[in-house]
Amino acid sequence: MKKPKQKPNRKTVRMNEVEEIETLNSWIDSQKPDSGTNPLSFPPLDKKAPVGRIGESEFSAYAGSTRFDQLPISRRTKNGLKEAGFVKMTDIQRAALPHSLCGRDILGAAKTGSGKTLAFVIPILEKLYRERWGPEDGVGSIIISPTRELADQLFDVLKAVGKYHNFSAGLLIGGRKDVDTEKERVNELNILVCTPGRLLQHMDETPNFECSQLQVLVLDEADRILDVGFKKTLNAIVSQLPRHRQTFLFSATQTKSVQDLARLSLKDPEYLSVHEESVTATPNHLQQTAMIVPLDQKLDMLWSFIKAHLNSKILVFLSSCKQVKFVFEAFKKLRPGMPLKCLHGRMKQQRRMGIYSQFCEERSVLFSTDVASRGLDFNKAVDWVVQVDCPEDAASYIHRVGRTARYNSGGRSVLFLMPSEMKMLENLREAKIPIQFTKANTKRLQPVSGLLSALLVKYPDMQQLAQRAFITYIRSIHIQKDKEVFDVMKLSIDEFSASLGLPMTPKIRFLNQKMKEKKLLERPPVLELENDDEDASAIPKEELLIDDSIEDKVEKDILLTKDNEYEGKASLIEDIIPATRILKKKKLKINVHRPVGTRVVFDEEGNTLPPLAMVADPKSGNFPLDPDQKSEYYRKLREDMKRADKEDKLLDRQRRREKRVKQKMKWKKGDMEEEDEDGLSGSEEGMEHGRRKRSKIYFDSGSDNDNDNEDGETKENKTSKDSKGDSITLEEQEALALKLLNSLHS
Ligand SMILES: Nc1ncnc2c1ncn2[C@@H]1O[C@H](COP(=O)(O)OP(=O)(O)OP(=O)(O)O)[C@@H](O)[C@H]1O
Repeated sequence: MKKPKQKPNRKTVRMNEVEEIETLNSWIDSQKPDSGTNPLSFPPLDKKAPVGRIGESEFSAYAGSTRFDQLPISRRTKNGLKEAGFVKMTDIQRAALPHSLCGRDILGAAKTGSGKTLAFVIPILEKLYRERWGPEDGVGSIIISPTRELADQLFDVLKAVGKYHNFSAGLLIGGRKDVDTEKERVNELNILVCTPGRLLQHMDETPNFECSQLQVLVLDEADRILDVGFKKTLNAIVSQLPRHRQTFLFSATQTKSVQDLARLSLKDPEYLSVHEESVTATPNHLQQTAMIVPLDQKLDMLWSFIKAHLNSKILVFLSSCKQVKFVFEAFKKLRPGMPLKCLHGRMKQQRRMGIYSQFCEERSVLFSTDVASRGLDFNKAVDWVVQVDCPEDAASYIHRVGRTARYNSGGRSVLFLMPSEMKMLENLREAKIPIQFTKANTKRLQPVSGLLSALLVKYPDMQQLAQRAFITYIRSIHIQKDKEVFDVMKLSIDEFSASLGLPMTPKIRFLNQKMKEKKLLERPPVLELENDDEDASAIPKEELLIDDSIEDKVEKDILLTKDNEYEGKASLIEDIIPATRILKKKKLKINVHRPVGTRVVFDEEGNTLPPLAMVADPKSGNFPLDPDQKSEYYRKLREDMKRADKEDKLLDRQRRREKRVKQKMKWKKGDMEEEDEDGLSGSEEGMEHGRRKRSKIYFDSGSDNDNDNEDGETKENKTSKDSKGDSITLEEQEALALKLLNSLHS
């Protein structure tokens, strides 16, 4: 008979752990520079990938270690790793762990999807374990992430790997309503995974919350957190942390700025860039393509792409929340044949999380802002990353495409570039991004703008969405720093607006201003030649080029985000609630997309109907692109409109006439009754009542006649015409009214 497994004695476990901790600590001590031994090191990973100082010497005990179970770490962590399926270390883990376990600060850079998370989660657990951290010790480690979704993902990894430890950990992210519960418990937590805004909120508001014992601080996506968008928040956080601590900064695009490092008071950090010598900055299994897509064909191309990849998981990046909302809502109504989802920073937190986990599980298309561009793992299985709007720089590109081809899996990406953005291709290649350039196959393009026009007519709410998408896109291009790539003056504005299905181009004030400036600059410098007068050249030319007001405003507004969460610069501008709202009112003037001579058409609710939608091919719903066909359609449209107009007028006239006749009949009848009543009551009250009634009838009749004038008919004509069909003539009416008045006065 098999002997039942004996439960380990608690005391023995404790004793074993004490011994383990002592062994680990003495090992760590032996790694200190003044200990006389070589610093801990694994052999170089390969000749092409030196790992900072680490490859310079050999560390005998762990030389050749490639697996986690060979590391000098606790049994608890080893068990957690094993159970989560982590056996072999990745390059960045092999490079970073020896240093971090010894207590050094680290600046770690490695390609997307290469396992940076474990490179900081393991040393956190080990540090607290060796320090025998307990609930009474408070916050021992803080991991800061730029987005809520990423924080959530990091928290999951921490829970899995730290499963056998006894530390308490908490996820503190914006958008959650239970701040009060958090406040009650935050002081008992040992490890915090948080977004910067929420952490600072606790630092500011939660009584007794303090981090004076902090051992390890981690900034994941460090370059992003050190960026201008989080600057103030991060400075405020760091000012409340002890200077004596271990700090890890990780990212696929690492900062090397001395200023940044000084802000965090790093102590002689190890700079570990495991893929620095690599030929490419992106994962090896990632196939990347770029193609020219004019602005007004982007949605056609995206629609065609989705229709051609119905069995794939696709992540689509757009530049702003408004773009995401519009494309998602529009495509959802057009039903491409696979589930669609959207993710952006303006969604409620619960929904955001729900969408994120649904997208991890099922094949679908996710339209997103840059909120999904960093760190997210999506279960490794995104097939395609499609960048409909150009990223702001190479770093942003690297993070977006990094959502696919993670760890050892493959993936593909495609970038739509407008002809004016071709400089970006150069930038990407300079940043060691192996991107193929292909021509779009326009034969397979399925135009969607006609369908969108029809959609905007059917759903008036969609018009607003489209207008906002249009405006925020233009503005996002305007605020981009790299003016060599992004030039708002090169955008085909009217065509873009029409491609969203809009009947008119919304006017944008700053753009008009810019155009005026451009025209001024293009004018020959007559004034300077002809006039010596100071006044004539009162505006220096340089001044005309400066648009400080807008740039400054956007810069400031970026800092005014709600809870400082990352949305990408372009989408951050949407969080400037008061400013944009005021501006929007002024900006929404309109430019009608119509050939000269056609008229704007309104539907019954007063919404404008796009001529494009009116003439869309009834079968395909597409707008015919052939110019001959187009003018034929317009001619037909004008005729139809004229006919409809005439019919409407006739109908309206008839309706009014009937109404008048009815009223007169009523008036006549009512008058008789009133005369009787008046005669019977004879009281003041009755008289007043009668007078009021009559006045009302009198003025109603008059106003009817006024309205008739709108049809272009004179009062006289109208009255004489009406009198023919009515039971009483005008003369009779006047006589009746006179009689009534006389009877009232007498
Ligand atoms: N040693 C390992 N063995 C097996 N899988 C691993 C290992 N390390 C990490 N992974 C897996 O690789 C994937 C990417 O890891 P991780 O999210 O840490 O990458 P990253 O470098 O932080 O990426 P990004 O730069 O996009 O944030 C995850 O699915 C993770 O589970």
